Amino acid sequence: MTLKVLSVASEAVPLVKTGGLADVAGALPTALAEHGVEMTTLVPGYPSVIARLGKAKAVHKWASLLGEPARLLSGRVGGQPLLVLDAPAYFDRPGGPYGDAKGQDWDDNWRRFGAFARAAADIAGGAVKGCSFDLVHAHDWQAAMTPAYLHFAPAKGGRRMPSVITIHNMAFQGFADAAIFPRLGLPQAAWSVDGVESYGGVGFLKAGMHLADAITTVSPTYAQEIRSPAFGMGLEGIVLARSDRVHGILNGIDPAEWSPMTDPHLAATYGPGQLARRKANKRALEKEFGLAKGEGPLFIVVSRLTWQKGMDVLLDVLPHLVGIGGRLALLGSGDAELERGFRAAAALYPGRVGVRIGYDEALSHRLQGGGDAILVPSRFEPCGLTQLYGLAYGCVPVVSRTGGLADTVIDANPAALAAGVATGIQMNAVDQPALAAAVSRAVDLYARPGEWRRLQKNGMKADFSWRASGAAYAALYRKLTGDVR
Ligand SMILES: Nc1ncnc2c1ncn2[C@@H]1O[C@H](COP(=O)(O)OP(=O)(O)O[C@H]2O[C@H](CO)[C@@H](O)[C@H](O)[C@H]2O)[C@@H](O)[C@H]1O
Repeated sequence: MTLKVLSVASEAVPLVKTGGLADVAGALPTALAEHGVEMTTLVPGYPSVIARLGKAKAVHKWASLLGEPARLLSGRVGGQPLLVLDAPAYFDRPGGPYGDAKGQDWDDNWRRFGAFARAAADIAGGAVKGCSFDLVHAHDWQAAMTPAYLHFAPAKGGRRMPSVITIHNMAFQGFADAAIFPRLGLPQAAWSVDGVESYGGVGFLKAGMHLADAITTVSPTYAQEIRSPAFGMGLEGIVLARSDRVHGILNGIDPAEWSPMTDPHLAATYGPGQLARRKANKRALEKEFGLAKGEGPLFIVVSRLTWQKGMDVLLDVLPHLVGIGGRLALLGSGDAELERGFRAAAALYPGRVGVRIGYDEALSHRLQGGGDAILVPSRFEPCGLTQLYGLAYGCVPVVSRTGGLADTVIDANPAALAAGVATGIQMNAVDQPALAAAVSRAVDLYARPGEWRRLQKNGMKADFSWRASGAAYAALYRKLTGDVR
């Protein structure tokens, strides 16, 4: 029997993307189709989404969704069913999905995403004619109130809709002041540790984790790490208390978007047996970033510039990286101080360090297709996608041993090199000595072309498709709906 799942996400490729959540929410419907799951995605009606949808049918109207009118539009994206919450008071704004053009979060995000979750629960509960679902899958704090609304305002007919919450990043918990509670439209009973209350305020992610039938996160190692305070960030107690319901399911990558054999953004496409063709991409990158040619490897970064991603440590290591013959091409945006730091580094090391501050999807592909090694020195990383893209593109990942980075990269230690299975370089700590040592190891390995090519080929041949993870999500859905095949 086909299972009908409503996936609730605040961003999804190709409609709107600020980070990895969009890649995953965008890829899941296709990944799950072959496992007998029909997934409909619900996203907020940001201007870019409404524009992309074109003329769409309104299938439902709310006179008041937490105080504002809203409509539900129905369409398709990439052949998969799509629902868009058109609520101009909440989503028709300039800037990004969560804040203004300067990156300042909007004060009413609790209300915007409270309304989004309320709508999701209504849809799942059967409020929309012709729409019925077997399960709801909510992503991150922006959708995390959905299980709470389902729990405290159950569907008509008494059937309780099973729900799954996926944590893509525990650092973003959607915490709001207690004063907003009465405005969420939940019964008073929800104001409790067994409801939405969290450390004296309202915890969106906490509520979802407490009330969903299953909690998933995006790698097995991160699923273990969030049991400790350092990674659980205050919510480790719930992870421990509900540990029998916590699952680590690794993200895959979407081959339609990320394959070096077909990537339209690359000057030259290539497969594992055609690594020489990467040279044209590298030359194009050097030109684009104003880098001098060099013997050493061209390191790349595609990242949010934040503490999570260890970008402050990378800044400290740049003199060493340049000193031993490396070069860096960086694409990213984020913390103002880090943006300034990287701009200053580009000025200090002309021809050796090239920096592009901003968000540029096409350039992120060109970097993977032309760089020699991608640096991902994250302090924590639930899964990480850029190292997976690096592996697929023969851009060798240099990563910290945490979360999904630990689960996807095989360190080039002597045993792995001898066995011919290494795919990258891992470091145990995220500090200056550890990253400097990792960069040195990359430079040394790069100087041994046979070994380097082996790393590249191993990575390119590794399977990071959605096959296994799609099956794991489908099995979880079936277990929760009682439809065990
Ligand atoms: N300046 C820029 N220009 C263009 N593209 C850029 C860019 N900066 C980043 N990107 C792209 O955004 C995505 C980032 O995904 P990641 O998984 O690396 O991290 P993120 O922290 O956003 O995701 C969170 O959710 C994902 C999904 O579950 C987890 O893998 C991850 O660990 C978790 O922190 C990649 O597709 C990357 O190429």
